[in-house]
Amino acid sequence: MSKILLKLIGVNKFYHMGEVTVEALKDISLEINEHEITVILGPSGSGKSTLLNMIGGMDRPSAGSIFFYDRDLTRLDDQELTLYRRREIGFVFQFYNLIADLTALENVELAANLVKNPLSSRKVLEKVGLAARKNHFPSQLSGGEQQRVAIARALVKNPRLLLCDEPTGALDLATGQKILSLLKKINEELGTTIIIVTHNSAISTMAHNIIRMGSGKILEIIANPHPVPPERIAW
Ligand SMILES: Nc1ncnc2c1ncn2[C@@H]1O[C@H](COP(=O)(O)OP(=O)(O)OP(=O)(O)O)[C@@H](O)[C@H]1O
Repeated sequence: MSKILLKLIGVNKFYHMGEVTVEALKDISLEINEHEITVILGPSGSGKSTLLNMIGGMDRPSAGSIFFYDRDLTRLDDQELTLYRRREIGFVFQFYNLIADLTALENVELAANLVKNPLSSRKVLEKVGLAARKNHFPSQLSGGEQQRVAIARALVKNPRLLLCDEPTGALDLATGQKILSLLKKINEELGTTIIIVTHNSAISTMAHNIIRMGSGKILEIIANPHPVPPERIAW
């Protein structure tokens, strides 16, 4: 039996915008096991990124609990939450968010410096297939290569949880497939638990678990006993 890495109980998130209150998350309860890939699937505005931000400790819920193993994130103070985010979580975003005047290697080393026992930046760049490009600046790399650097930057901290928000959203099909294959390889070889947020239902077929969201609620949680290899997914 796998251990539960993440457990959300009755999570709500409200945003107050003047007179208007937006209910971005409504009574979200879910569990995610170690070493699995989970896809959170839903249309624009369904609350996917808000949920990812709560899980990643970038924001706090209005109500409910989020357990990372036995630690309730909602009970951590700001400093403890920063350390949680720094040590346990790797983030990958749609638009890479690399620092333009640092090389690929320097971007990865910057993240490595945030933790006590990072992996080797060079080895991680090798793992994502970019050893030969380590001295290039982001502007000298393709979108897919930049996303590889972003993945290396997230991985170098050796996080227990990798959070990916629309990681293929800015890429063409072939490049997107390669990025998903890389995520799958990371899951298999390093055992990293991965959550991918997307509006693209084809991508969900690679996951062990699919959480379908709509209007801030979970509509369905589906276990997928036969994940499809990413190179066979098309959209
Ligand atoms: N910081 C914020 N302040 C106010 N409202 C917000 C904030 N962040 C999100 N929302 C609102 O919460 C709802 C859910 O947004 P969220 O970005 O989580 O959806 P999403 O499913 O990730 O959408 P997309 O796929 O377009 O990124 C939306 O109605 C959005 O406008």
